[in-house]
Amino acid sequence: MTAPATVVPAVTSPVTAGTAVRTQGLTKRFRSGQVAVDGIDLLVPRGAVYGFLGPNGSGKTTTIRMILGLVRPTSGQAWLLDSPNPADVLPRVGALVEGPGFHPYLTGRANLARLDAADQTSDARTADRRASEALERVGLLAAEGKPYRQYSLGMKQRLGLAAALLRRRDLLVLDEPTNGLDPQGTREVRLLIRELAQAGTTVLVSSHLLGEIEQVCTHIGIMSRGRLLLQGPRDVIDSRGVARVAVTVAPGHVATAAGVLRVLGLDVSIEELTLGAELGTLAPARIPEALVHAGVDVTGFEVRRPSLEQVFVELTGEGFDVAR
Ligand SMILES: Nc1ncnc2c1ncn2[C@@H]1O[C@H](COP(=O)(O)OP(=O)(O)OP(=O)(O)O)[C@@H](O)[C@H]1O
Repeated sequence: MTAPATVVPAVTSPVTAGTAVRTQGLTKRFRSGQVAVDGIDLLVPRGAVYGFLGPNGSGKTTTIRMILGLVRPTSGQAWLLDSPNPADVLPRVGALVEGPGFHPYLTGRANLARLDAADQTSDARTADRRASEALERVGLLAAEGKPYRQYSLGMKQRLGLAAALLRRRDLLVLDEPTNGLDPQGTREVRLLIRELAQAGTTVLVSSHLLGEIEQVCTHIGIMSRGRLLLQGPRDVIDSRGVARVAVTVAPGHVATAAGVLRVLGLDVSIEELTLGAELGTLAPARIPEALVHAGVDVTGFEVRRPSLEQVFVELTGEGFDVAR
């Protein structure tokens, strides 16, 4: 197993302006003795779409609850919009967390109206319009009149999103927003996240399904067993795994090509007309250059970067499934 690593160095300085979420040594040990979150240093820059990824049970929800001030950390500290006290900035933060307080017998719209009225900073005169806009954005207008208890899981999830969207926020924290949604609903959530980010809202979104969210993220943090294994801008994470090169050559050119690749220091495997190797630190462009120079007829050339899931497996030696 490879040792856990962090792309962005551990936070050592105190609060820096311009971060949406920042934690230092954030830890939660439950009464059962389980350490659900183990000293994590999260860094969500303003303007980012931060994908907080990890298998079920890896500690994402507990982290989010601590950040929002819903659960007290055992140790460590969290800053939300640069404030050490979440309550001070919560009106600027929209959150979709497990089990939002919806009333089962009220309709979707009435639930939103109730939440909106409880927000002391909202203007009662425009409440109806706000609710309509939020319901429309999450595609729930058609079901707005149904009581909450008759909602499907996907509808409940959409209503939770609508509640987070009732007003413009500086930060949206979405815990597993695609839970219970069908592929179309999942696509809509991705689109919504993209739109919100373009409008200047920072988004922290958690998911145990790597592929669902990773496409819209500018930054990624990967949790495993309560630890933040990897964190950083998307391109840095993407370039982390071991890249492989695959070269296909014309019949009769395999032996020469293999010789060229070995001279370049690559450990070559051959399958019919295709030669494969781990790229290491070699610049990919050197390969076709050297092959052509040696008179090899190259018919295909491809550099394959591992998926985020493969990076996770390489780091942990485990699959991306339930942690414990
Ligand atoms: N109140 C609690 N008391 C004891 N253990 C808890 C409590 N809440 C969570 N845990 C445990 O802490 C660990 C982390 O749980 P958490 O819900 O934070 O993970 P997660 O990454 O959000 O998972 P999921 O994707 O399933 O929501 C799990 O092993 C869970 O069983």
